[in-house]
Amino acid sequence: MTESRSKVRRAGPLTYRGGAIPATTTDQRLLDRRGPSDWVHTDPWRVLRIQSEFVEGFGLLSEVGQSVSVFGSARIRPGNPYYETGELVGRKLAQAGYNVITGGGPGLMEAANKGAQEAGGTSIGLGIELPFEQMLNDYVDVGVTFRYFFVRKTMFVKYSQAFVVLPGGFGTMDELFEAITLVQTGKVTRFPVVLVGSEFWGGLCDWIRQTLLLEGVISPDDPDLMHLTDDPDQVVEIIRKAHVDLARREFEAEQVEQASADVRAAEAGGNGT
Ligand SMILES: CC(C)=CCNc1ncnc2c1ncn2[C@@H]1O[C@H](COP(=O)(O)O)[C@@H](O)[C@H]1O
Repeated sequence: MTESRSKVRRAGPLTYRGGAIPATTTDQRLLDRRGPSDWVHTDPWRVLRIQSEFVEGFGLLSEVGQSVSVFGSARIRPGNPYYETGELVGRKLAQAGYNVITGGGPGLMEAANKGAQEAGGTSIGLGIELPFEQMLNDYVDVGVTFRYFFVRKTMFVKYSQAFVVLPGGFGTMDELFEAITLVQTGKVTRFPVVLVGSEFWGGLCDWIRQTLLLEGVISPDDPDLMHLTDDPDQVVEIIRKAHVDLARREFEAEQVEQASADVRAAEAGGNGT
């Protein structure tokens, strides 16, 4: 065998020998290469970026405990009574042992983060890149800023066990109706949705009953998917009760499952004798 034929190059799991050995190493091709950069604006590359947002979000949030997402207007400022309500809701949730997750922005998001932080709870902000410069509010203890709206929305649903919806505009409506649709279609099953502010939300709730229900575009039980209250203590109470009910239903379902497994096992044993 000639000397050049006997040369071997291993590149990760690959083996090259003789004339098949590439002229450059993988690192050289990665680090030395200068070429057109348009590939960073292609959809396949974006898919990797989207994946990395899921990885960052899941990594950050998968170890936080029981959490409640609080939504509400980016525009309602301190001094407005709804801001105080937002703070109180954040505080009560934290005192009840829930982490508070918001969109990390100003207004009522800030209010809920402030209440949670000042009560010693974990205050989380899931920010979004917007066309104008914006930082996470000062009351976010744990934060991540997303490029993609839909990735961020998955995080709210996946890592909280309830939604609280303070007064707000289109963004808040979007978050409210996404949650309700997920509950209505059975995509999530553990999810109380609590509206705060009967004066603000009353008209919407009436319209849901008087128009959507009467026109038959929702089911008779659907309006009850949302709870409405003005009282931050009741917000916590509604969420707690829903979680206790859910745990009881899950326990009962497990018991039924176990009982029928026992019956099947007994029948199988009986058949064998
Ligand atoms: C001053 C201003 C418009 C800032 C926007 N900055 C924002 N930062 C983070 N989340 C936001 C922002 N705007 C809207 N959202 C999302 O949409 C909801 C508020 O929208 P809106 O203000 O109700 O319609 C929030 O719950 C939040 O999740």
